[in-house]
Amino acid sequence: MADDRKEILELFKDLRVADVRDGLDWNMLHHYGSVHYSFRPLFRTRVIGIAKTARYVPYMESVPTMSPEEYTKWVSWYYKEICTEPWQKEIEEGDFVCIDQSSVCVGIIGSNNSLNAYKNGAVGFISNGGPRDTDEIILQKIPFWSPFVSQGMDQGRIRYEAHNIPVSIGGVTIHPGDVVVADNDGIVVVPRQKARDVAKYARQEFENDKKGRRKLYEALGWELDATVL
Ligand SMILES: O=C([O-])CC(=O)C(=O)O
Ligand SMILES: [Mg+2]
Repeated sequence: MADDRKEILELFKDLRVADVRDGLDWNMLHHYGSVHYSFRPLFRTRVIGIAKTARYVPYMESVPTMSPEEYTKWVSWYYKEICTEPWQKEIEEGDFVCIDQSSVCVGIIGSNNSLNAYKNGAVGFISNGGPRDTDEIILQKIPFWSPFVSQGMDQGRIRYEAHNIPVSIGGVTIHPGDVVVADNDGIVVVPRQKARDVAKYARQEFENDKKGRRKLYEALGWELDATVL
């Protein structure tokens, strides 16, 4: 199958989360797609991308007692063997990284690995855990949605399980390749096989909104801006 991701992303260009929500409704998918409202962006932004999924699960072993020097070595082993990020090497331009970390409060994604994914083409992140180093993530303008922020590193807390698999985030099953639309209204996920139909009716509602508000702008004597043109 030819990869139509560029074409799909173009169909969703400029659409708002609310429009895409409507597009799902117009396809009788009222029950599906809206990630729980507790997921908020670190800063106001809008991003549309293609889901790249990964799953992490709680680490069940205990951490052996050791000296800080031994701990430094242990942490490096942990990152190499237990809490790996094999998905990083597979990031494509336009990927929206979707991390199911089993809601564990640990900062799997921080200032450093978020920037690495961004460098490789990732356009945004959603996680059911929290990011850490949020000041730098904001400074680097890396879009990130989550229900909370986390402080701790991975070791002794979480381990890598799988990637490119369906994940469950905020009450939505996200499959690799799904369309992820995110803004200040939250996140909505569109199953890839429904993407064209959803985009069509989302666009209809988007244009209706612009038309309606343009008339009101004119009645108010306001200068027209990009949101009504
Ligand atoms: O090291 C980690 O697990 C995440 C992190 O803080 C970073 O990438 O900056
Ligand atoms: Mg860090």
